[in-house]
Amino acid sequence: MGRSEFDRQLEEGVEAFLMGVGRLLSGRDMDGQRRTDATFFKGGRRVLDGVEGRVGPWSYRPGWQRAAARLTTLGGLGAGGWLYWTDPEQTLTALEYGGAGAGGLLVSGAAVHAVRNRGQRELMREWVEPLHQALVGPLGIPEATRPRSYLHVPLNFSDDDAEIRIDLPVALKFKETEVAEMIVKKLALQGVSFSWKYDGRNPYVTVKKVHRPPSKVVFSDPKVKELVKKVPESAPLIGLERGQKIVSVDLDAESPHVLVSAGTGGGKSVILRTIASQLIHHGAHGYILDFKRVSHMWARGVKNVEYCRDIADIHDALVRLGAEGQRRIHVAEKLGDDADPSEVGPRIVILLEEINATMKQLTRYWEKIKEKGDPKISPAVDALAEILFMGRAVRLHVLLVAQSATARALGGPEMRENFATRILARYTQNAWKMLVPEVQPAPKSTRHIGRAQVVLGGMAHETQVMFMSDAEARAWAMAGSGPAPSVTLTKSAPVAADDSVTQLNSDTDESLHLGKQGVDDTDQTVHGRAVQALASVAGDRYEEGDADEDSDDEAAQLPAGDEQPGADEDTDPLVGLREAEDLLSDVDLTALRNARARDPEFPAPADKRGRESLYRLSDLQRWERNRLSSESDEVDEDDVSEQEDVSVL
Ligand SMILES: Nc1ncnc2c1ncn2[C@@H]1O[C@H](COP(=O)(O)OP(=O)(O)OP(=O)(O)O)[C@@H](O)[C@H]1O
Repeated sequence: MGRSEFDRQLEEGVEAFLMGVGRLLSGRDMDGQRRTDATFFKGGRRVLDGVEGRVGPWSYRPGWQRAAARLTTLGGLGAGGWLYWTDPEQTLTALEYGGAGAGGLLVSGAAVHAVRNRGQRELMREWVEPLHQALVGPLGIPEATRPRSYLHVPLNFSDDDAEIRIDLPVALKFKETEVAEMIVKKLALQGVSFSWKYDGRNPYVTVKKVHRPPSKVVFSDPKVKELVKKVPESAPLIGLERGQKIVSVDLDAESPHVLVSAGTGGGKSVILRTIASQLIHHGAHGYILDFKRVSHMWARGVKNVEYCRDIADIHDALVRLGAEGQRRIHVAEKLGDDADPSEVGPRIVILLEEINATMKQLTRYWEKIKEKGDPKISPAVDALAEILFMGRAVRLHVLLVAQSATARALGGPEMRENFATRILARYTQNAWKMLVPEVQPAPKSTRHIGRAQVVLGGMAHETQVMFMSDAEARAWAMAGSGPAPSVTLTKSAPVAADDSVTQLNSDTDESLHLGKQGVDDTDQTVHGRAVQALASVAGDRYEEGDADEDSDDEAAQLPAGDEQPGADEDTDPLVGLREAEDLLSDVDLTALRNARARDPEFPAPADKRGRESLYRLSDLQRWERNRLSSESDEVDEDDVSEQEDVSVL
């Protein structure tokens, strides 16, 4: 009895051993279960019916690959064992050093792999796996199917020439429309076509973009130039979407301000240049607040453009613009609803580059110059928040650039609503969720140069942004349709006549009741939150009540970056270049003469003494603060405007 039991166990053992060897060599799963349709020579494409639980990637490999991997591992272990058997000490030493080296290599290799595959991991997490979850039902496939085995979605699947392929079950028991709808929805595709291939053992569907924006839209193209001429003055052309349809933003009807958010090299400066050049062409005044100093070289010396590079001047310009907004609110109130909107003054476009860096600098600058009793928040930051809330009637338009990282601060509902038009390029999924929560799922960002999503009225339009070179933008801005009325900005808002305050009618135009005078509690709170958002961009902490109620008046009394026309002749005298050399800190007479001849931003003379031109000292000081170094190398001779006779001095 005992002997026959032993025989049976031996037989079973031998049988199990042989079966294990068989599975090992044939590359099948060691538990004997077939999970995928993989064979010895061919990789698997789908999980077999009835299989439950997670199916690992190895189950999809061809049998020979799995067998080879197993034999290599066993061989390595065997060789190690044999070495230890023959010379244990040396084997242990080799393991000690070799192990540490191999460990180090493994860790650094893993780190490189992790960095290089970040995009792939994001693709799987954000797109492929959700698509798989959505397709399990319509395709009737087991949930355990590995998404990668049948969803061939390239990393840049939103690019114009990308092709997506999805393997289909052989039985074809699905509805095309249901599957197609899921693919479009889950991958947030626009303008794609499907080609279904049903014959043979491996049916599949391919998805390609067919309706796409033009790959390039350039101003130098006569057809594009014609479109630019045709669009209304208030609605500059941004670019073209699929079907060659115009994408533009109507600053009067839709959205007075535009937010541009893009990663590095995403085309932010090009977008601003394209919009601003068209507005200036039609008589708008431009304020370029460019802490980076060289973002908009096209605008140097363009008539009606004030280029502020120095933080003191950016501060000053914002305070003055805030006051101008206040003035316009009162004028608009007086004029009433039926008046021509242009009666409040010419359109003003404010280009604000790199909001986060600028806000930080403004805050730091204010910390430096503020005196006891001054409000905590910079009046320039406050003025910007106010301008953003003023609405379209005052014809002040902010084109604001934010790197993706700033999206959180600007993504709050109060700030977002000020930017009915948002342009995003090379964005992250997170930036999109914060800035455009109303459009979901977020279309995947493409790296196509000049391609952006223009979000207008809750719809995202994939747009090829019109490209204007520096020279083209400059020429177009200068070739304006006529002289714009002049506008003089002062630092204080004019005191409203009593009647205009009492006439304030909040029902007729919601944009009119957002000035400090006459605002209700809700507006104050909303304004406070806007200031808070901007202050947080600057890395500052805003506390309710910090902003002084009288901050407007305080702002009006700020130490000036430059004085206003009509300022006291003693404090702002008229000087010739020779005198100016002694009064300016960093330029000599030669540099001044050179700049007068070549720098388009050099101030115009304010008067004459005999044949000598006289300049307002504050104009020269402002020019000195904002001038670019190595001027003479950078300025094109063709761009130099006619100057007075240099030989006079
Ligand atoms: N619409 C477009 N058509 C053709 N080329 C474009 C377009 N937009 C941008 N480019 C090109 O892409 C490059 C980067 O553009 P741009 O300088 O505007 O990016 P940016 O986001 O301002 O860059 P940075 O992050 O460095 O400030 C430029 O060389 C420009 O020529």
